Amino acid sequence: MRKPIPIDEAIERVMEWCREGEKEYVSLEQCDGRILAEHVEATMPIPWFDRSPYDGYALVADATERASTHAPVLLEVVGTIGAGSVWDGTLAPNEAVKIMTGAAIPNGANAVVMVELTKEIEKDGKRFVQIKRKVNEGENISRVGEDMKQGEIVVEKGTVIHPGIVAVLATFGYDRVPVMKKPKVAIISTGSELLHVYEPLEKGKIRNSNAYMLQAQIRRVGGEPILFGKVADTFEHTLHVVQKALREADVVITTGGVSVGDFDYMPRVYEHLGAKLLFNKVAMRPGSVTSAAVFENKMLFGLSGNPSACYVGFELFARPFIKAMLGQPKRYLKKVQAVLQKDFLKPNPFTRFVRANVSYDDGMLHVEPVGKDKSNIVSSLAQANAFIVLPGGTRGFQAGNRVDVLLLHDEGDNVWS
Ligand SMILES: Nc1nc2c(c(=O)[nH]1)N[C@H]1C(S)=C(S)[C@@H](COP(=O)(O)OP(=O)(O)OC[C@H]3O[C@@H](n4cnc5c(N)ncnc54)[C@H](O)[C@@H]3O)O[C@H]1N2
Ligand code: MOO
Ligand SMILES: [Mg+2]
Repeated sequence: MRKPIPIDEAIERVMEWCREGEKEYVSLEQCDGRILAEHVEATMPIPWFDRSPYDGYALVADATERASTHAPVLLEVVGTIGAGSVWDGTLAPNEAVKIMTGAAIPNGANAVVMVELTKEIEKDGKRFVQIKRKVNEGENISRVGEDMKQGEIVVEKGTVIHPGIVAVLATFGYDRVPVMKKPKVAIISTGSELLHVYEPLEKGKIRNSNAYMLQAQIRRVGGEPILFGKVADTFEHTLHVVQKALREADVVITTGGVSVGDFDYMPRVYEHLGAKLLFNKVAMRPGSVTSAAVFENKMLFGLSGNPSACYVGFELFARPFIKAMLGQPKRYLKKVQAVLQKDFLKPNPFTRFVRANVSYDDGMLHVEPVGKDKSNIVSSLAQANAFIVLPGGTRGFQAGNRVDVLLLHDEGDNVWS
């Protein structure tokens, strides 16, 4: 008889063995979606020179002190600069430089007036700009360091690099970006019934869906999946492939063969290896047979063969482990509360994860179970965007109850507002 342990404790037992991985460098073009391996510190202030945020005229503010509609001030336009150009002189109080958005503020100038508030006129072959109101010192200048101050930590290590971070990296001249190496995660599918997806069907056999599902789950959390194929339900074959995977990967995930059937060999494989068993039963459904063991500091996750139990086992245990190897502080699925839309009357001796659909209506999160809820069902995995979490030891839940929900992926919305 196996003794089920609570989910929290199982997660704790797994996470104790986690070590942060190494870093590597990738090009700026290839870094999005990877995990930052170092803080991004502002190595210089941004902007690093005072610049104009508008198309207009750079001037000395004092010169406009008395400007009004009735008595406009005329300043001589001594130059024109676009972004990227620099005006070399030093501006005198009776002068202005026509300046475009992004150009460096000329020496001597301390304000910019927008072009819409001015009128340019020509007199005696010279250009003048007419200004009808007082411009304050510092007005319309993007100051050095306004965006980022030198020495400031702009993005923390462990953050997933998204497009905004790519912009910051480019701003500081990172052509190579330090990212966490992707942990190599082996996938071994056990089961004599399994066929490759391209093989013709035979009576009693099924296609191996878990391997590809896990491959996608591993990629989604930032790991590098390595498929070790399928192994027939024999002890020798299973042991051989597990040993090979342990040599080549950082983490090994097996599916199937962890329960109490005559051909469930994973428990014997752990025993033969002398691996330290962390647990072989968790008080949850699906996935109660989920097991974990450690061999030479490498984690072996023994996930159930049943597709939805396999999916849940990965998200609860392998996901945070891989994310922690990647140095990510946000390791777990996001948990929110939502209002149940339909009765779910089954009692829950173990904590139950119900495949569900969550939606945002009228300022509230609503959730309803989706598809069939048995452990061996694949279709509801395709339909679900969340799991409802019903704690162990509770009776049924009714429509209107508030329930915890784990979000599986962000899908955006079908309308703008
Ligand atoms: N007497 C008992 N029988 C079972 C128990 C139990 O407590 N006592 N637990 C049941 C539960 S719950 C689960 S979950 C399964 C777990 O079994 P295993 O993890 O040992 O997995 P298998 O027996 O190898 O396979 C289970 C099921 O999943 C299918 N499968 C396996 N691999 C794949 C794959 N790669 N792709 C798609 N489908 C796969 C397999 O054909 C089986 O139908 O045990 C129950 N039994
Ligand atoms: O391990 Mo099974 O999926 O609990 O149903
Ligand atoms: Mg079995």
